[in-house]
Amino acid sequence: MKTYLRLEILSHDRMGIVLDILKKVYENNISIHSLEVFPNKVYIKVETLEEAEKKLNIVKNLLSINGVLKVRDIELLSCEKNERRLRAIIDAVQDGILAINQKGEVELFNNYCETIFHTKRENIVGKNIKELLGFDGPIINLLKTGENYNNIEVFKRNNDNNNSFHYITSGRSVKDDKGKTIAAVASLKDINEAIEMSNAITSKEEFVFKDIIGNSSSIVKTKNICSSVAKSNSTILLRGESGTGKELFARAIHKLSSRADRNFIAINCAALPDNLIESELFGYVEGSFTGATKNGKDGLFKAADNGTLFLDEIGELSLPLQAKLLRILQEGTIRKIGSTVEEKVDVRIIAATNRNLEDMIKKNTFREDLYYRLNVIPIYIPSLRERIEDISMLVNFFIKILNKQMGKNIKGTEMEFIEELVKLSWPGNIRELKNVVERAMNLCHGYFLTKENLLMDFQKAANHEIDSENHGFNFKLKDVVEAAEKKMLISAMQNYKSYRKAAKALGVSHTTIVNKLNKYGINFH
Ligand SMILES: Nc1ncnc2c1ncn2[C@@H]1O[C@H](COP(=O)(O)OP(=O)(O)OP(=O)(O)O)[C@@H](O)[C@H]1O
Repeated sequence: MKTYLRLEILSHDRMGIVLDILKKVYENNISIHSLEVFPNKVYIKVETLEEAEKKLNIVKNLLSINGVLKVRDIELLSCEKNERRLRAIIDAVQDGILAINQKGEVELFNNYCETIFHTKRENIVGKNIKELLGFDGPIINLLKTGENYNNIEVFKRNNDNNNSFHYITSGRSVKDDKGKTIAAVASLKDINEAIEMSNAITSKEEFVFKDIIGNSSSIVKTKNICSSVAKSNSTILLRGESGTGKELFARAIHKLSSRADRNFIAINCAALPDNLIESELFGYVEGSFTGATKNGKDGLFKAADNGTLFLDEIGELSLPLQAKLLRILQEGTIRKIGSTVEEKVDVRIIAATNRNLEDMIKKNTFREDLYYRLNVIPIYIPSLRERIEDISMLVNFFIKILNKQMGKNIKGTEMEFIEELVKLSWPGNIRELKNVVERAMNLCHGYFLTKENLLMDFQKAANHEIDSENHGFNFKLKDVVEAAEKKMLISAMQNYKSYRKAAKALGVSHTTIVNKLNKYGINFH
């Protein structure tokens, strides 16, 4: 191992003094390893000189330079001290820390990264981050955009567990004097440690439900029911209108169950044709049908073994598939398409529907026996109409998310914006509310969403009112009058496509039409 001599040279701050020092070192036939220059101070690092005499000589020669005051041995150059201090700091952290250059090559990293990447440090240094991760991590985007990020989940699942990867990462850009991103630094926290930390300060329930927004009594009650039934293995049937968050609740139940560290697999029974659902659910053996891949394929039941299978829109399943599903639920075994072998699977089923299954049974489109198998624990997810007090909280939640996605800086809403939303009947529930907020954010040029930014779908808005009548809600007379007024306004504007003509048809002034459209947040463009 090479050893080094390090010298500190104290001097007057004179122009050309560094050049004189370099010349002297050169004349003594010594090659410099590192050089650090400060006002009144120069540090040099050279290979250890074998003969003491040579060392004495160089010191003497350096002292002979005009302006040099003192020369002494030191243990480390100040840049070395800083680097070692930094290493000690990053190695003391129980997260992965790495820095990459503009090409994406790892230049600096701490010991923990060896655990993360399942490899030794010599295989990490200089390696491209994409190669190490096996995918484009957010740090690559940071290099391109220069935008810092916080707490993004990065996930890679591999059959070989040693190559699996599940971390929470935050990234910071390193900029040059002109503000151009020249490098990036990221920290990586193991997901289990992140969960453990979070659990230490919030309860598991709080953590799991943190993205299910709302504290109305109906949603709180639903969350409580979900927590208490999560622990068992019983089949759950989630009922509720479209967009009420059934899938979110299904995921939450899975995360609160003892199966949390196994797969949660979701399939939408309405999205695929019958034959595809069957092969997706049960898998198939080689050559079982035209187009089947070589070696066959495992189905989702198998993938969800020891985990949870979420069967969304169960009401759309055809009768033959209902019969097959029933058999699996009864026997706990699956048979791949084209196979005669029964395989045991341990899967918790959470089904969901917005259909009236009881009606379907009467019409013979849903099997009664399957219904009873699924309806072990029915949970009703309340519609947005039933919890309008959550609207404001949900709107603010979506503003936060969409600000990031749209690069906006909306700070909130004006009171009237929420007041308008509360009046609507929301057949599309939370999904629809999110769209409305997104549209309003597109139209908003200030910091707060105003009712002028509300852009409702005409057809839908008209239908909402009809819907609300059919639902027979307990509207106050004022609400009913407003609903009728709104319906007529929409219909007149659709027919006449001009404020003046609509005003004439309704027997009011042009200004009244404009004011009322504004009042109801109806944009007519
Ligand atoms: N309480 C909530 N807080 C925050 N976001 C929510 C909430 N409920 C639903 N969402 C969001 O609304 C959208 C629809 O939710 P989800 O898909 O879970 O509804 P669903 O009831 O399963 O709908 P469908 O019946 O149409 O499949 C998703 O983007 C979801 O994240």
